[in-house]
Amino acid sequence: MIAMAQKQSRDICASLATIFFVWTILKDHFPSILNNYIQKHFHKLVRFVSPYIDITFHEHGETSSHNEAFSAIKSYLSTKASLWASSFKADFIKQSKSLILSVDDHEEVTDEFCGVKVWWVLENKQKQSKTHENRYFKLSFLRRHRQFIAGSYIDHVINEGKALALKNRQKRMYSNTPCIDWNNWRRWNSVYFDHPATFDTLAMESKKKEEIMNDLKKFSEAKEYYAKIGKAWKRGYLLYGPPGTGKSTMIAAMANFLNYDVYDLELTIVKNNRELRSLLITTSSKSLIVIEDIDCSLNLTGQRQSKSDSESKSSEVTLSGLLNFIDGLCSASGEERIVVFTTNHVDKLDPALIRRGRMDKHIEMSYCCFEAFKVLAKNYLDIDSHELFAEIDSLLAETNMTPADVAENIIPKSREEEDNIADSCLKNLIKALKEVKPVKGKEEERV
Ligand SMILES: Nc1ncnc2c1ncn2[C@@H]1O[C@H](COP(=O)(O)OP(=O)(O)OP(=O)(O)O)[C@@H](O)[C@H]1O
Ligand SMILES: [Mg+2]
Repeated sequence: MIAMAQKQSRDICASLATIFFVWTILKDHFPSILNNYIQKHFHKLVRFVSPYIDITFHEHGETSSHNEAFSAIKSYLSTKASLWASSFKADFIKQSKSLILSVDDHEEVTDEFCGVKVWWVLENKQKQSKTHENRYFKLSFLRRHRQFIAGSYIDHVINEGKALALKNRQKRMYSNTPCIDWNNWRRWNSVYFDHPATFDTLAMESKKKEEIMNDLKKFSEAKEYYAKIGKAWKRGYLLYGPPGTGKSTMIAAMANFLNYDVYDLELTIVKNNRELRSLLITTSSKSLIVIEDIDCSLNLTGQRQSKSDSESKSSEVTLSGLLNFIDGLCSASGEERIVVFTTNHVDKLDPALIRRGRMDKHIEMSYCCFEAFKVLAKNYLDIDSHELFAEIDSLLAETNMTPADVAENIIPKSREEEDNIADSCLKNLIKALKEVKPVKGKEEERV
């Protein structure tokens, strides 16, 4: 039955094609008014008798802005291209460490969802102005599936495509240092973010790490929750602790864990509140906005305290300005952002800056404990246990050594050590730990 209907519709289409062919030859012999009239009604007739419906998704909207649906469809079809298309483009995406295939122009890709077959093709129409091409995806399907396509299939394609694009996207690290725009204001300058730190390689007690990872995961999945309680979808983290305890490393691990971009905001060179605002509203969703050494950027009274005298004269960012923009960040532009402040001197900070609700999670990054040392030993020496571990355990309990110093001591220094790397590196660390004065409190704690 279906086959018969398909044959009939193919016959109708073939007849229409023949009429159209004859018409193209003869049309020059008709007056232009009649010409337009016939053409308009011919297309109406084709639409009426054709059993297929087409939907187009243009790369650029009316205002030339980028159409998100186009990108999502492109990602979605990249998974189908290798199955159906005979010609496709290949891109190497470093982040996903694999080749991403995308459909080539005019190449048809067939897809099937819940037993319904559809056909996609990427077309490319040169715009009249010829300044840029106008690419679009054309989706064709049988008329009787109209409701299913509009209701479920397109949603499925867009959601899957967005998830894939997110997985394959290359994270970027933005900084406001080198670039100045026509307004003479600083703007973001970016490079690919390729930091290898992960929570696996972060030296920290596993319980604490797990708690942070759970917090981040919960946040990233809480879109509906934030909408329900009427709060902007953002979260503040304050990382504090002595130099070399892994605050910057933790930020990189967070970005890798969440697959977010990083905006490294150097506050001391931001001219004024207006410049700060313009920087913050151009940050994108799914990002970490980082202000390192916040104690060096703003003082308690909210006045600027820049790193150099010349800078302080031209900087007018205030504490209240910063608080306003951090609070209003998500309402101004998009959503899903984590703001991270780091400091070596948490006691110097204005309580208003780090109060709960603004900085929701305070994380102390502390000196190296035995559990953290074991992570470093695994990272640097690839060992899980060693006869010298017991001695290191008791020495770490008596001394304050940062993970950065521990790491420095167990890095193999010369090629000669290669035979017995672990042994000599751990002995190095023991020697260094013995040279560090035991911390009084720690000694008493152990007694
Ligand atoms: N917790 C840690 N886990 C793994 N590596 C660490 C850790 N802490 C420090 N390191 C190592 O020490 C180096 C310096 O650490 P990092 O820059 O993260 O410290 P920091 O707390 O940000 O210091 P500062 O306060 O000076 O900015 C890192 O490159 C990393 O190799
Ligand atoms: Mg740092």
